[in-house]
Amino acid sequence: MGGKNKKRKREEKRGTIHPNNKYSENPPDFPHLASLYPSFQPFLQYSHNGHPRIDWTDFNATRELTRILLLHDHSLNWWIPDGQLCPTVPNRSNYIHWLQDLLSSNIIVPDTISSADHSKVRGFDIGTGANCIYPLLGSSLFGWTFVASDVTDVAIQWAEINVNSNPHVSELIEIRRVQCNATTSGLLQDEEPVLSATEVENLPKLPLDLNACEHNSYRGPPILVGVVREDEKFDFCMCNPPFFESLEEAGLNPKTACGGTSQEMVCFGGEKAFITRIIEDSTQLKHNFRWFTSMIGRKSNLKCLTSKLWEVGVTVVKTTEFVQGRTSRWGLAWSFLPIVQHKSSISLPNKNNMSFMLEGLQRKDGAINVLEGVKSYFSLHGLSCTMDTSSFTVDVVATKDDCNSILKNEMPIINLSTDYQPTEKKTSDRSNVNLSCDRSGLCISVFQQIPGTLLVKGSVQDKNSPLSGAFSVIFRKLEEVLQNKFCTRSV
Ligand SMILES: C[S@@+](CC[C@H](N)C(=O)[O-])C[C@H]1O[C@@H](n2cnc3c(N)ncnc32)[C@H](O)[C@@H]1O
Repeated sequence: MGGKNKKRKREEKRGTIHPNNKYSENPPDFPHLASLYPSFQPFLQYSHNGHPRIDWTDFNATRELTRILLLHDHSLNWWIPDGQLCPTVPNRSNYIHWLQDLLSSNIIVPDTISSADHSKVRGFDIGTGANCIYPLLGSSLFGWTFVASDVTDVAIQWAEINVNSNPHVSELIEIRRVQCNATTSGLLQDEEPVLSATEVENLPKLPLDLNACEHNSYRGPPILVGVVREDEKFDFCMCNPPFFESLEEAGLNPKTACGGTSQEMVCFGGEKAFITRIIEDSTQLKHNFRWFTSMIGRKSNLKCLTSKLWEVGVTVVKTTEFVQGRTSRWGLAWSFLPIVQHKSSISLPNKNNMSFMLEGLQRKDGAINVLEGVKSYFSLHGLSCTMDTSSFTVDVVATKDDCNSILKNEMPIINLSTDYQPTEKKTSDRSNVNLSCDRSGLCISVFQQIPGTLLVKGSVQDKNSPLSGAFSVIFRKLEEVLQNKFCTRSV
């Protein structure tokens, strides 16, 4: 018994609801709600130890709870027809609050992308569903504006009803139907063909064939490319994707009755394929969005999708865990904009000498691996590097073009799935070092601190070089890449 309690306490501690979430300190009070809303009364039950509860396997009960929470706590009128996916308000609020954290952080440079009306945050909700929950919450909590897309008639119809039932936010939300007949998933029927198969075939090709090694690549209607207009700018996109690969898989959790039709829950290749397509689309829309984000249902997909992100040259990846009760979901966010380094984690004594710490390294990752990582980072951009494993340094020479390549992220940075096996015991061949006047030499050194912690120092060797100004930005990018490769990642 004591063991069970301990286990429960451990689980409760594991993750917490977002601190700004209305329900973090005050979970819904069912008896109080039932006293205020008689329509909720029939769904109120008490467990054997007297705890008020509802039957989570009863769709009508969960829908009524969502309806009254949206009304009571957010002044939102809301309804969905039988069988449509029923969102839980505390859980969906977590995603909105995490987005607010991202937007208010100074992780990426401000104001390089913003909508016409600078005072309003503008988001794109991919697959808003009949419930339209994210735009309703985002607009009522923070006054954000939204374009909310979906592919099915019922989702579009009911999302519009839900928006129009709330005049205080209806001006802020545009419902957009995704126009396409080009689905091979067999999930869409009765859609007006708008893009022909040839037109879909002729959509811009992706810079990297991310699906080359995937047999379950996305086959379905457009997601962002073909839906977002050329001149549109958004602060973020968000998505609760169809998680499952099949209806059987979707019906595996008999303990809840959140509803959900096959169109809402299932797509060919599951969430991995769906989000991979969002990543591919994001490489073409990197100037239209400040942040791309998605919810992920399976932790195992997080690592693989994060690897894909670094392959396509994003500048930053952020992840978080959304916990509600015993359900965990993950949030994944990325951007292609230049990052702004937090002053606390990097020292800037002068711009020709910088350093940062790598903390929380795994036992298998020592100074030599990090040194290899430094070398790989610069080599992948075509820069000439010399690694000296006796002094734990990498000397780098760079032309203006090389620096530009790093600054623009033209090349993939580091493939996280690649294991760098130290091959050189000692290398000090400096024959290819050429510090001529248009080349700027950098020296990167790695120092062991305490176990699991390394100090990485960088210095400009040729201070008169006109390129020395790019050093701080390049060094920050190196820090981000090494942090992501070697350190435990968090929000
Ligand atoms: C899991 S539901 C999410 C609904 C709602 N956002 C929520 O969180 O409850 C996924 C939604 O994505 C929609 N969908 C599937 N493919 C889509 C596409 N290519 N573009 C836009 N929406 C899509 C489905 O119709 C469905 O409404």
